[in-house]
Amino acid sequence: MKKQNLVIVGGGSTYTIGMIMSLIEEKRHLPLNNVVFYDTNEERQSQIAQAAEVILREKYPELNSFRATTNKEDAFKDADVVFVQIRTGGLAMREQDEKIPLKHGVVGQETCGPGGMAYGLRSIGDMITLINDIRYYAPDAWILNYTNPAAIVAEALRREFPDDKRLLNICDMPAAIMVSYAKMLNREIWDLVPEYFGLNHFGWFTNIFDKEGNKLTDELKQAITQKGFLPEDSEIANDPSWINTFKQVEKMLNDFPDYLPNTYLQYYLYPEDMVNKESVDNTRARQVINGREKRVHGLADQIAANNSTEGVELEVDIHGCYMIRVAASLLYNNRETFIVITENNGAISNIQDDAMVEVPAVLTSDGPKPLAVGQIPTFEKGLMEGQLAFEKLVVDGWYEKSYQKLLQALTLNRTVVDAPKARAILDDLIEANAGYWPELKRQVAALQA
Ligand SMILES: NC(=O)c1ccc[n+]([C@@H]2O[C@H](COP(=O)([O-])OP(=O)(O)OC[C@H]3O[C@@H](n4cnc5c(N)ncnc54)[C@H](O)[C@@H]3O)[C@@H](O)[C@H]2O)c1
Ligand SMILES: O=P(O)(O)OC[C@H]1O[C@H](O[C@H]2[C@H](O)[C@@H](O)[C@@H](O)O[C@@H]2CO)[C@H](O)[C@@H](O)[C@@H]1O
Ligand SMILES: [Mn+2]
Repeated sequence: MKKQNLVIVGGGSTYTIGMIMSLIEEKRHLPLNNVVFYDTNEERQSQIAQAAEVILREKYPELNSFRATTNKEDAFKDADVVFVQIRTGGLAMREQDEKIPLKHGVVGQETCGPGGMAYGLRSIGDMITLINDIRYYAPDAWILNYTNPAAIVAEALRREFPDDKRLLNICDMPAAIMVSYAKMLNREIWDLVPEYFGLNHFGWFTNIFDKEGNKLTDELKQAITQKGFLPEDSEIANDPSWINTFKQVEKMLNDFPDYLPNTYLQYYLYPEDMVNKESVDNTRARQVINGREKRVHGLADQIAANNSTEGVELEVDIHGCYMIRVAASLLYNNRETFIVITENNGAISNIQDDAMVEVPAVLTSDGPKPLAVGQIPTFEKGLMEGQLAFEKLVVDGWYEKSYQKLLQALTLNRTVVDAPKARAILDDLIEANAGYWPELKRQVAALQA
């Protein structure tokens, strides 16, 4: 098996140490020659890189080299595969995305509703620049992007790089949900075969089979409605916010029993409930800053200071393992099936071709080959089309620098609905995102003429 050169963009991410552990765990699926970190923030990256160096030296002795850089040429010139995990504006701006809508009585969430729009409008420009940079130095590398909001980023990248067949957007949420399914069914996650359709953070499992073809859907639904549903992946199993989120699956299944929902549907199906549960002074971003970020930085410092991982609890989670197995299937033409974000082109036959949908696809060296989903029912189609129009309007708004398109997007979104509220939120978000968003044109002149 050819050993690959991997670049992690956003080396300073809170997910990087977990990814390193997953690379070690999964080395027989994706053997590596070298690992390079690239980040625009040298200091943030260096803190993580110092720990990564120790972990890799101890647990991946066969790795040829590891380095961290802020130089694009140095980072990308020999890359076979690039994982992209950047956050424009950092967790501080995530907190604004969550607080501002909440102040208007609307869901404050990183990837859903107005918060998702704000984050998307910050991410698009940086992502386009980054893909151009990677392609300049590494025209044939596989690029796996999981930068959020993945739905909006994927739509922008589809428009910007229509012919790039080695650029794939992915999300770990369906896999994290499947870890819980596997636990309930007494199986291994990799033994489960899902049928799934939707948009990113907006989808449904229609069936779960095992590899022998036995349908496990009814057994699973029954288990969830009888015993409830909990996160089981090590990263989130003990996190109260994720425990509450997973508990909502039982409620969604009771209200809409046809399919097993992605956890993110809670924000669209129960927006009022979600607002009532949130506190503007302790949104998810604040919890992550005080929780995951502190924990990761603490353990990175400990490893670097001791020059050893001894006594440090390092865990493998589904996030890294999923990205790695997806990459391996593309690099080695394993032709395994994973749920990914890809252009619809008929996979869901009653959804427009140019939608970026989330569906199972066979991952080959010639790219993802989406499996046919066929027609979807009216309820899910209606929900999806509203959300898809929101996502497309956000991307239109970015390209056209159009206030009006963003106002339309927010008014359409199920978490907002009311036009005056949409306008008030938009105005606050514009102020908070000065320097990150394009300067918007307001079209007032046309009305006055
Ligand atoms: N799609 C998924 O399912 C999924 C799962 C987990 C995380 N994520 C995403 O991964 C990203 C990282 O999340 P995090 O919480 O660890 O954030 P973080 O802020 O801790 O890490 C992001 C890193 O990217 C760097 N960065 C920012 N802009 C950059 C640029 N233009 N070029 C290079 N580096 C840049 C930052 O300096 C930082 O070190 C986010 O977009 C998050 O939403 C997605
Ligand atoms: O609120 P956060 O920062 O804890 O999570 C936001 C991300 O949530 C999902 O990712 C989960 C993932 O599903 C799970 O396996 C584990 O790795 O934790 C992640 C988050 O902690 C979602 O898919 C991502 O898009 C979000 O960024
Ligand atoms: Mn996701």
